[in-house]
Parts: sequence; structure tokens; C-alpha cells
Amino acid sequence: MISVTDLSMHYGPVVALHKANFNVERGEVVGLLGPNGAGKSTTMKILTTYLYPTAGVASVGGESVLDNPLAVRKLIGYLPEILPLYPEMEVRDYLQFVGRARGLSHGQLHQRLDWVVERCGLKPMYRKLARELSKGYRQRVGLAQALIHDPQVVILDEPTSGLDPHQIMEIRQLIRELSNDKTVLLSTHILQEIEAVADRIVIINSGRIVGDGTLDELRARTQRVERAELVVVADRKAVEPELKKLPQIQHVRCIRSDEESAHFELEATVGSQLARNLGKLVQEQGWPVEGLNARPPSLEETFLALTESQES
Ligand SMILES: Nc1ncnc2c1ncn2[C@@H]1O[C@H](COP(=O)(O)OP(=O)(O)OP(=O)(O)O)[C@@H](O)[C@H]1O
Repeated sequence: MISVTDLSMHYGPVVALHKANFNVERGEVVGLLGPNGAGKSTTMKILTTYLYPTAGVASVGGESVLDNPLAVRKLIGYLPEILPLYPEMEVRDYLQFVGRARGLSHGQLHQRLDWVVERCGLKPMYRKLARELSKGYRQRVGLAQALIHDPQVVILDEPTSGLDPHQIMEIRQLIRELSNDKTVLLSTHILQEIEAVADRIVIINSGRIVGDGTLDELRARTQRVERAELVVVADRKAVEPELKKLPQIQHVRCIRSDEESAHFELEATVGSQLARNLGKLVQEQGWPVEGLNARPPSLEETFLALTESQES
């Protein structure tokens, strides 16, 4: 549904995007994740035809953003990073204006207004002027205008920016629901956001795509160590030397111990089957086990590994 091929964008000497490649399939929610200045907004501005790229091609719904920008605009709803609002316009008038500009009939507009006002939680501010809105409500109006025409493709630049935790939960829920019949590309630098809503993650760093896949796929690609935690009912002094003898062990740390039990955190090289070897060891030693769990790397660790390897 969205296709980006060798896309580059230079702002004078600044390389904001360098030969980026990624696709978003119909019905997918894809998160574009990257630190500040990575090139997320630039990518979105090109996809929404606000910017013309320096090189490369991109299309939405089979329409080229370069050759057929009007067709692309019809297909998409876009929440930009900074939403231009008319300060003296009421929320209601603004949404009606956007809906009419999008070509909705009177009946359609009425129906869609009810939907966006309800789903974006705009009721309390519906008759307020734009200049009276808090940042969170400006963001909700931004979402409402992006969805008013029921677009097939929704492109959201930092959709939960400025919202309080309760609102963030509501908007994430709404994004998940949108994926029932829409394709969604959203950008964020909030890792939890991606984990909460995206089917797939495209990681961008310094204008380059450094990762593309599900969280599990990215984890597998970056996993450098196997991690596990073990709590045994045994003396730390007896247990620790045995743990250090395990194959490919890199790190053994005792988090807590008393006369009765000891809690360890362990790391070993990938492929060392740490959890299995731990299980064998505790069985051989006859240590009663209170807890044993192998932990996959977090999204934070995965993200850091991908962006570090790109920098080195
Ligand atoms: N109009 C512009 N003129 C010059 N440089 C620009 C312009 N817009 C963006 N840049 C630069 O391009 C790079 C990518 O910026 P972009 O806004 O796409 O990043 P981003 O990932 O969206 O960042 P953020 O999370 O901070 O919004 C940055 O170095 C930025 O300073």
C-alpha cells in the first residue's frame, strides 16, 4: 500500500534521508521509529506530497507521489507534526471546512463529524476556538481532520505527542481499531508506543533505515546475549562458582542474597542455551529453585543495538 524505494532527501548540505527502502502492506500498522532528527517527519512529508524528494521514488496505493500527488492526497489522511489551525475558527467549523474540502456530501459530513468527534474525544471542545485549545486537544483535532474523510491510508506524525496518559491509551486503542480496515504508518520516538500498536517496525537513524521487521525479528537480529534470572534456595557462595562454569557464560551478578536464598542475573553468548544449561545444573546440584526465567531483549535494547551498529 505504501512503497518507498531508494528515497533520499537533502536540505542543502543536510542529508535527512539516504536511500531509504521500506513497504507497508494493506491493513498493516507500521511504526517508523527513530531518535530526534532521524528523518521520520521528512519521510512522512514526502509520502504525503508536501515535499519533493531529492532522489528515489515512493507510492501510496499504487499512485506515485511524484507523478500523481493529487491521487495520493485523496487516499490519505495525514496528521502532521505541527498542525496548522486557524486560531479564530471553532473546532466544529474547522472540521466542517476540512470535510467539505475533502469532498464529503452534506449527509456524509454529518455522519463523519459525529464519528470523529466521538472517537477523538472532542465533545467538550467542539464549540471552542482553536486558540483556546490545549496541546492535547489540538492533537485530537489533528487526528479528527486526518480521519474525517475515512481515508484508506492514515499517516500520523507523533500522534500521541502532548497527550496525557489517559488520552494516550484512548488514541492507541483508536489506532488499533483503525487497522481493521486501514493501512497506518505512524512515527514516534516512544518505544512503548510502537510496542503497543505496531505490527511491524521500521527503524530509522540519521536518515538510514537500520531495521525493518516485527519486534521478534529485530530482536533475533540484534540479540548478542542470552539472559536469564535464577532464584535458588541455596548459599550464594556455593552457587556462584558453579554458575560461572556454565558454557559461554559472560556475566553472573548476584542481585540479592540472604541465608536462605540467592537471586542471580546471568548473561551468556547467543546459542549457549543458557536456560537449558541452568536447568541441568540446578537439577544436578539439587538446589531448590524459586524462579528461573529467560528474558528476551527489550525493545530499548534492540533499538540501541540497531542504532549503535549503524554508527560504528
Ligand atoms: N526544512 C529543513 N531545512 C533544513 N534541515 C531540515 C529541515 N527539516 C528537517 N531538517 C533536518 O533534517 C533532519 C531530519 O529531520 P526530521 O524532522 O525529518 O527528523 P525527525 O526524525 O522527524 O525528528 P523529530 O523526532 O525531532 O521530529 C534533521 O537533521 C533536521 O534538522
